[in-house]
Amino acid sequence: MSQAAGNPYAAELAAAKKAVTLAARLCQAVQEDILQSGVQSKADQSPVTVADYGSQILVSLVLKMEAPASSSFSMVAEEDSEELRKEGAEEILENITELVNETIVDDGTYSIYFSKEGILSAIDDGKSEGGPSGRHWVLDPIDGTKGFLRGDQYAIALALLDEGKVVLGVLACPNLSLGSIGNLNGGSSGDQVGALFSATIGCGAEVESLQGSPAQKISVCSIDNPVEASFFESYEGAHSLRDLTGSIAEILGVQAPPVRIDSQAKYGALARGDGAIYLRFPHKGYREKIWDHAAGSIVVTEAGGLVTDASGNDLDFSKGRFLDLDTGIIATNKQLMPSLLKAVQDAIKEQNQAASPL
Ligand SMILES: Nc1ncnc2c1ncn2[C@@H]1O[C@H](COP(=O)(O)OS(=O)(=O)O)[C@@H](OP(=O)(O)O)[C@H]1O
Ligand SMILES: [Mg+2]
Ligand SMILES: [Mg+2]
Ligand SMILES: [Mg+2]
Repeated sequence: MSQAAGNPYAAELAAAKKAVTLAARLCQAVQEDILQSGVQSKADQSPVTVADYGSQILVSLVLKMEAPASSSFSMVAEEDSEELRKEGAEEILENITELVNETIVDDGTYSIYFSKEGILSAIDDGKSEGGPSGRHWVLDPIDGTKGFLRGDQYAIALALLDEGKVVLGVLACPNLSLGSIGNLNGGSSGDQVGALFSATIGCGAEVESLQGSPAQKISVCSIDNPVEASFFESYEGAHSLRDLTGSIAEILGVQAPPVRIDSQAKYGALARGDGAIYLRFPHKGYREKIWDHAAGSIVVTEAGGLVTDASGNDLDFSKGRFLDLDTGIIATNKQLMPSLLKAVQDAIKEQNQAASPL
């Protein structure tokens, strides 16, 4: 069944795809500027800030214009307007306003002009707390900001929560190849970049080009021997415990080196079978946010995979802005999950014993 046929969220899916596609256009324009302006400005966080806010405003605009009217619009998004309302932020607010209005004019769909006040209030559309009842959009306007600044992978990640469950997710990955990036798939349309992943509950997962090609069904790889598996992890060493992921891979007998890329592009790549496993073990005390996993996790589960915490529990997106877990997140296909879970638990036990040998 294609996602369009019999999909109870077809209208929301179409709106979500349009929203992240428009936001991706703004982000790509900013990333090109950053890369052209050279090394000097790479240390400067302001371009990414402009793109973060701009992306969030455009997503909220498109959803409000395109998604079917429901009683109220609710969005849980990463950014808020607090910093922009402070003294000294005038120039950056000016830049965001200009960029957003330019993108809207270039697109041509909407005849809307945002004032500075309109920009600030549109950003604050994302202040919802989410929770177990009603519908809430969940947005990371740029996931993988460090990758964005480096000119590498990043994603615009948007999901819909309905009664506490993720029912739809879209991931725009403007720099991700349409062919395989791992070592499992061989790679076909190798040079073309810009992937749009989407999934709706019960309807499967798909990928299409961000420039608009027909969507193709995707599924996770069917590897059942861990020795043939490869795994994804964060590009940034500070975001994941590499000693632990290394031991898990060793226990499993994984031979291939880790594939390290930024952002939820990892979930997309896993969902189309570029690799077999995704491991994410943040340092102690880090609290995961729902927008960092909502869209990616449904893309993987609808592609036939499993996403759980390190104890094998499903992720619970109904608890507000944070995910209620402190152990880590793992994703793989159904065949490998039992051995992966065991390896994870053995590696954690080993690590704990090493930390307190008595
Ligand atoms: N210390 C620490 N530990 C774990 N995770 C952290 C940490 N700091 C940030 N973040 C979050 O990581 C998001 C970036 O995603 P990834 O970790 O998948 O990509 S990366 O390769 O590490 O860049 C990133 O998302 P964005 O803020 O949207 O870029 C953060 O939510
Ligand atoms: Mg993020
Ligand atoms: Mg972000
Ligand atoms: Mg951030």
